[in-house]
Amino acid sequence: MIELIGVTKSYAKGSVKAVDDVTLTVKPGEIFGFLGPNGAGKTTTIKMIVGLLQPDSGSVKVANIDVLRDPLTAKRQIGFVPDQPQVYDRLTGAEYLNFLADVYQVPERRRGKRIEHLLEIFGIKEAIGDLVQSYSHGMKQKLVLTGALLHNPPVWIMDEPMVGLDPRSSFLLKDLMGEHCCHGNTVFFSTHILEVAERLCDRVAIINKGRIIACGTLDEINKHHEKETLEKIFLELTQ
Ligand SMILES: Nc1ncnc2c1ncn2[C@@H]1O[C@H](COP(=O)(O)OP(=O)(O)OP(=O)(O)O)[C@@H](O)[C@H]1O
Repeated sequence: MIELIGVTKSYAKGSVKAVDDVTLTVKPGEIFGFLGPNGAGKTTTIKMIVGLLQPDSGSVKVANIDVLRDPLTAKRQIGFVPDQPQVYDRLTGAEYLNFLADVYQVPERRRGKRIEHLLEIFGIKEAIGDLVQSYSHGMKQKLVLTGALLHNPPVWIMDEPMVGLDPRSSFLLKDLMGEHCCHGNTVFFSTHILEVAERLCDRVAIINKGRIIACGTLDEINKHHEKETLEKIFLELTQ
């Protein structure tokens, strides 16, 4: 469902190599955790998957669609949650969600039910008529999550989605992720919370200095490194 082949990206006229020859495949039905220390290249990789940044070389496919050649069709398959919830402050929550539903061409008769369902899950239904500028960080994150998922995309790509969520919302999101993948869809998310990755993910990749240094199921990674927790493996590999 997600395929990266030899993807490379540099910043500052080539002086900072953020992502270096990354090849990854994420299969249908998988929850895939993308791990790495600060500055490892996670956000840059994610931005290339969702078509916000162009790789210097390599190819990116989502649901078999080339993100560079056919970005609009590829983006329809994706629900993207960035690391910072950026919402138009002077819209109400409802206006923001309707705007996104228009962008994703969700028919009016279908959007109401879907939006209501997600708002109920995240517990922000009462605030939906208020201006976004009055929302807390967590409420903005929940609104962004609702906006990213309202067109029911098969591929969820999330950059640190649990940041700012209270334990209950975080639990509900993890539940939603599991349910989504049970139906043959895909979730790809970055996190610094290794316990979450350990419990939730079918497979993980660890990126360090732009390069993938481990990838597989936790059992596969454990076999190579013979440590009892992902945290210990992570610390050993990225020190
Ligand atoms: N616009 C930019 N210009 C120059 N360098 C950049 C730019 N954006 C990112 N970088 C550099 O690219 C590298 C990878 O950054 P990236 O944001 O992808 O890492 P990350 O793994 O998401 O980090 P974090 O966990 O801190 O969010 C870092 O060295 C970062 O400083």
